[in-house]
Amino acid sequence: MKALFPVLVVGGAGYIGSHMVKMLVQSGHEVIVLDNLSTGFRDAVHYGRLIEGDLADQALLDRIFAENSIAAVMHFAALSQVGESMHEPARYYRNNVANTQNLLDAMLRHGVRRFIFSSTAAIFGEPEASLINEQHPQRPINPYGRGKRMVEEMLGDYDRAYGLRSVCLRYFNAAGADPEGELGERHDPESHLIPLVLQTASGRRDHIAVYGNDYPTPDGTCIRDYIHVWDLCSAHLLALEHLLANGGSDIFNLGNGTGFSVRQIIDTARRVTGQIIPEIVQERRAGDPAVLVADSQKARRELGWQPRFEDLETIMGHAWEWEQIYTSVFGVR
Ligand SMILES: NC(=O)c1ccc[n+]([C@@H]2O[C@H](COP(=O)([O-])OP(=O)(O)OC[C@H]3O[C@@H](n4cnc5c(N)ncnc54)[C@H](O)[C@@H]3O)[C@@H](O)[C@H]2O)c1
Ligand SMILES: O=c1ccn([C@@H]2O[C@H](COP(=O)(O)OP(=O)(O)O[C@H]3O[C@H](CO)[C@H](O)[C@H](O)[C@H]3O)[C@@H](O)[C@H]2O)c(=O)[nH]1
Repeated sequence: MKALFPVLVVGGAGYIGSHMVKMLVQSGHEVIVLDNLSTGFRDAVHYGRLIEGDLADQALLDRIFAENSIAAVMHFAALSQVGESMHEPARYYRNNVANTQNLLDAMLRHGVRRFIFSSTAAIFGEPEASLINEQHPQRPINPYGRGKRMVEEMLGDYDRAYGLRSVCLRYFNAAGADPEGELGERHDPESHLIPLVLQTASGRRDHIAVYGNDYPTPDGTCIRDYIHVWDLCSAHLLALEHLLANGGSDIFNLGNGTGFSVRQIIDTARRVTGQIIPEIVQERRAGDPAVLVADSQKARRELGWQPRFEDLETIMGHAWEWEQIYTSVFGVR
């Protein structure tokens, strides 16, 4: 089902948002991007119209909603580094919670009542089950996760009181790149494991740090569930269709259901790239749970979500293609 009016993608110049914009446009939707370019890039917005601005700017939000009939809002804008959130919680609560409330309140003022939210596995904290489903207890262990959880609760209240319908998609670790090589992961500074490993393979870094090898896991390093960015986007498209068809508010965990340790990621990168990747074991990073792996059966069952790129070598292969394109096209060293 196609939206009759534009979809507003907040944070559409960022890693996941820029892929989403491409998929929306390819699926026939009109897209407006709002982004303050704090961690995103103007030249990542290949499709749709970019409005440069901040969610803190209520007058700008009013103008955007007044000038455009918006069918739905997809909200990717956030600060998203777990370790940083431990040291700078104020910035995290302001941008991820207060600014999200600004956006929701502007939507209410203009009668826009469909919202798709980028939530996270970080709301769960240390898991009590090997696979984390939607009912798993939520005990976030860092301000980033606590802020995202607050927004989920706010969304429940906004639905009950104001009829604003939302879908919260809790991603595990987004990874990979546009299979066509046009877009990829670009965080500056980069903090995520897979791009850092691949930057080491391409010679941009001299080693990869392993944050802790004394976790209670088989090889002592943290285990995560890496999910292809294009598969995350296809779940958003289904969530949009669900809301356009008058579906009610809902929450889904999105991952592959398979965990890989930091050491397995580095070994896979060595295979995929054929490069020697030096590693140095360092202290644990504050705020990291030992294991996070998703149970995404609900998304498959109820949204009809069918991930296409579940294989880790494919995910890392796409990310490696992007690293090579990026370093040659952008001349990055
Ligand atoms: N990358 C992951 O593995 C992952 C996992 C779980 C959840 N998430 C969530 O997904 C979303 C997108 O993550 P990403 O990796 O693409 O991050 P990103 O930093 O690449 O993208 C975020 C975008 O939002 C913009 N932005 C931030 N604050 C803004 C504001 N106040 N006003 C306007 N624009 C603003 C940034 O400039 C950037 O373009 C985030 O909400 C993140 O918490 C990401
Ligand atoms: O140089 C590095 C970078 C990371 N790691 C380790 O690799 C794993 C993955 O770390 P990332 O930084 O790539 O990802 P996170 O699991 O910390 O966080 C990601 O997933 C979370 C949900 O689980 C949040 O949503 C967050 O936004 C998103 O970036 C962690 O155990 C981390 O300690 C290293 O060993 N060395």
